[in-house]
Amino acid sequence: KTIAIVGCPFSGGQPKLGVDKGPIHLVEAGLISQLEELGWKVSFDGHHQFESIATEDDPPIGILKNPRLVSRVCESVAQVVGAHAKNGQLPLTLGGDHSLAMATLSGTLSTYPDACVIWVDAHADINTVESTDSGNIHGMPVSFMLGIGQKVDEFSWVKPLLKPERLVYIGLRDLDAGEKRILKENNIKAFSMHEVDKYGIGKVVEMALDAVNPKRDLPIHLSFDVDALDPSVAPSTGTPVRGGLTFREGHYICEAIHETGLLVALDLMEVNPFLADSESVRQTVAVGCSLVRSALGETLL
Ligand SMILES: N[C@@H](CC/C=C/[B-](O)(O)O)C(=O)O
Ligand SMILES: [Mn+2]
Ligand SMILES: [Mn+2]
Ligand SMILES: [Mn+2]
Repeated sequence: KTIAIVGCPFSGGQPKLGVDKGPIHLVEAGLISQLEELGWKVSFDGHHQFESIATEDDPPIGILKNPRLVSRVCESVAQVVGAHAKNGQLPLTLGGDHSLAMATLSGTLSTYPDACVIWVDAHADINTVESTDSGNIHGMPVSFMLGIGQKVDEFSWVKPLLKPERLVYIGLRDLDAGEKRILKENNIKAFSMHEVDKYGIGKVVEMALDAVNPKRDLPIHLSFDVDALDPSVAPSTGTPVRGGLTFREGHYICEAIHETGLLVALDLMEVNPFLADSESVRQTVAVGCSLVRSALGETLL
């Protein structure tokens, strides 16, 4: 099978400069040859250029920031991811901020309507137009994909392709009040850091899969926000939250998902190489590459 790398230098879903450089650093760290060494064919036709997406006038809609930019970029990336998936390739989307998940999930779910989504993150990214406090759209992609909350014309292209029973979270520890309510109201399965502590990561991954993929017969889309990891492990990211996953816990999730043989799409999001000293940036990029390798078949033995 071929991996199609979708490099998305995009930062419009959040305010910090630098996350658009994440994909460049991940590729420059040698990710492509690392994947080829694992036996994959890798197709990469250069990072996407979003400058052409004119947004001369993009005032907030309500408090949503850069709404037209985020919408247009995600709509174009959704086509790309969808095309790769339809071609039988495995789209590997390198972010870029997590608003891009509107694109990746749209692309995957349009090809694999029964796919389940494993969302590894400190945050739920499920704020609606009504519940967001920041207006940063990287905190909202899941609500758009579920089709919940007040509709925004600009995002009318986003189809509610994700069903709550096909979504599960691992690593949550920083939710807004509105998000806690939304998770409960929609009966969405979530394994926070409390459950990771209580049961251990092995049991948590098993329970997460049991929740959304009980017969292990559904395709899996893994959306991994590096801020799920403890900041000591992945420091160079825009919204770090202490008390996160260890290096091994993060890798175990990826290894276990690879073992299912069901992975059809992978996102590695929120690496921001501008936010730390060069050693911390190098460390964060290296962890990103390592997680991707683990999700795509690298084993310890
Ligand atoms: N919940 C906060 C934080 C959002 C974090 C997004 B991230 O998971 O993509 O880092 C917000 O809505 O602004
Ligand atoms: Mn973020
Ligand atoms: Mn996220
Ligand atoms: Mn996050």
